[in-house]
Amino acid sequence: MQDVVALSYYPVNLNLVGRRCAVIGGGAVAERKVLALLAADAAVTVISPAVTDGLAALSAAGQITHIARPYWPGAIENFFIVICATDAPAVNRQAAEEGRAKGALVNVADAPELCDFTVPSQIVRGDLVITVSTGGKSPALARRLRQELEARYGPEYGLYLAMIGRLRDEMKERLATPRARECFWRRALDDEALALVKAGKLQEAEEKIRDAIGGSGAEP
Ligand SMILES: C[C@@]1(CC(=O)O)C2=NC(=C\c3[nH]c(c(CCC(=O)O)c3CC(=O)O)Cc3[nH]c(c(CC(=O)O)c3CCC(=O)O)/C=C3\N/C(=C\2)[C@@H](CCC(=O)O)[C@]3(C)CC(=O)O)/[C@H]1CCC(=O)O
Ligand SMILES: NC(=O)c1ccc[n+]([C@@H]2O[C@H](COP(=O)([O-])OP(=O)(O)OC[C@H]3O[C@@H](n4cnc5c(N)ncnc54)[C@H](O)[C@@H]3O)[C@@H](O)[C@H]2O)c1
Repeated sequence: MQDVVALSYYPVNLNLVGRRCAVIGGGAVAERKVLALLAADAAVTVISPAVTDGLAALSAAGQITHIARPYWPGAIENFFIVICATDAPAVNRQAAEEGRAKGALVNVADAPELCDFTVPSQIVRGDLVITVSTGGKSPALARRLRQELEARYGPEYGLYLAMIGRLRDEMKERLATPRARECFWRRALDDEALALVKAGKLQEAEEKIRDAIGGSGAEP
């Protein structure tokens, strides 16, 4: 039997709101990384002589800054994240080196071994984010699993989570102890409430969740 390989990356959720992020290169891969950065409200600068139509449109709309020239040593100043995604491996390495020397977290699209972090495949349902990583072994498998998870965890999960979040605040007031709240949430999160959300019956779903309070031991 083979040993289980140790996890080599530490998963985190970065708050990138307003943080300066650079993407070197302007092809399809760069565009995918830029869209994920924008979804996280990062301040994105793309450095590339040519860009995809999608990136050009984002630049025209003022959503990213596009510096239309090849990477040059000294290009990386005050960036929190640097993603190197040109089709020139030597350029990617040089930009990665500069980024790291200047204290940025670096991702290199063609060299996992040079990455401070990798980008997982992701499914976003409101505040619910499900990610898949393969330790760089097979992004195609990550994509495949993402597609399966997308079918399994539909948009109703975003609504469901928003409702649970609201009720959680309410229950912090109504249930006095952490133990009572724990008991409540173990009972409350059943498939019935989710099915009601999926059917658009939000009020009923909320009532169904509230019903669990009877068994929490904290209120009559
Ligand atoms: C998840 C996703 C996120 C995203 O990019 O947003 C992502 N790659 C995606 C797709 C994808 N990438 C590639 C294919 C072609 C099939 C194949 O090669 O498998 C496909 C599939 C497709 O496009 O169909 C090729 C590829 N990728 C890397 C290399 C370099 C190398 O391995 O040496 C090469 C070879 C290039 C070549 O051969 O020249 C490297 C990385 N790609 C990663 C992430 C990181 C590891 C994540 C993990 O641990 O799984 C890592 C290490 C660095 C990074 O980029 O962060 C996104 C799925 C989005 C989605 O659809 O959900
Ligand atoms: N990590 C991933 O998810 C992933 C997936 C597929 C491919 N790749 C790798 O990513 C790289 C980019 O793939 P792509 O399909 O976007 O390539 P692409 O050919 O579509 O785009 C390359 C981009 O790099 C720009 N560029 C070239 N030289 C530059 C320089 N000196 N400075 C700045 N920009 C420069 C080009 O103008 C172009 O916009 C390839 O090396 C590929 O092997 C990574």
